[in-house]
Amino acid sequence: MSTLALETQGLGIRFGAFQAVAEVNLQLQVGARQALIGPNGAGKTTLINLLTGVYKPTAGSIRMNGQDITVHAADRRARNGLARTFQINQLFPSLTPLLSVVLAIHEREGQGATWWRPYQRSTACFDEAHALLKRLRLDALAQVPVAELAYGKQRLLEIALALAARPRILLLDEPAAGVPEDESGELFDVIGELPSDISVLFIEHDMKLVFRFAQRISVLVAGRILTEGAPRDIAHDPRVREVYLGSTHVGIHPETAHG
Ligand SMILES: Nc1ncnc2c1ncn2[C@@H]1O[C@H](COP(=O)(O)OP(=O)(O)OP(=O)(O)O)[C@@H](O)[C@H]1O
Repeated sequence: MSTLALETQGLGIRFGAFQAVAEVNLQLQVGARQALIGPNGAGKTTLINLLTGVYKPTAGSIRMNGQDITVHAADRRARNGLARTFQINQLFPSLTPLLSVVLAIHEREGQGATWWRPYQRSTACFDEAHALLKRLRLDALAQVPVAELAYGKQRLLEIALALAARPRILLLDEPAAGVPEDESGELFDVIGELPSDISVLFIEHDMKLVFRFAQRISVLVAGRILTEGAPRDIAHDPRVREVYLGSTHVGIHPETAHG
């Protein structure tokens, strides 16, 4: 039996009387490209916050690579290979992509507090930063201040920063949010090209992107998993169509869905 990258059992959280997430049994296979979809307010970001340790669950458990991490703090989960990006840009606008990634690598290496010291012993770090930027198709922009980058490139840089931690699991909270349509395809192309041993769970509202890139889809509605499966099954599920009925920005496209 293969170990799952992430697995939750009966996971839930209430904020006062409000049950934001309830009885979630989520499984992320090693190497997965899995989408978490659901209407606004369904609890998707809250679920990511539970997985990363930002929130403590009020019910259930979380396992990462077979180990129970339910009570582990966020930084411990990060050190053990869990990385995330946020819906909102977290970048320093005046830094270059190269320096941003170098700082993230130093952070991983535990040198975050002394990043300003001379870099003469950091050739490997710069080499790694360049390689990472190349993988994210940002190498030509390595020295351009972040503020001058197109928004899609900024979102790619955020993924680069998450990857600098060398995660085994990557959680992407709406990586294409705010990105013009002509750039979001490339962004997901790059996500699709990430090494196959990195397990990816992504939240995405654009169904065209979801059905193009997800191998598996979990549908969250009112804090609960409504259904989960291969894109083709999700696309034809009348309950999913019903959830999205009347929503103008969402279109289910079975013809583009993975089998
Ligand atoms: N810290 C909190 N305290 C109280 N309520 C919260 C808190 N965090 C989230 N919620 C509530 O939980 C519900 C789910 O929110 P969440 O942001 O997880 O939804 P979502 O599916 O990510 O939505 P969207 O697609 O719009 O980003 C919302 O009703 C939200 O107001």
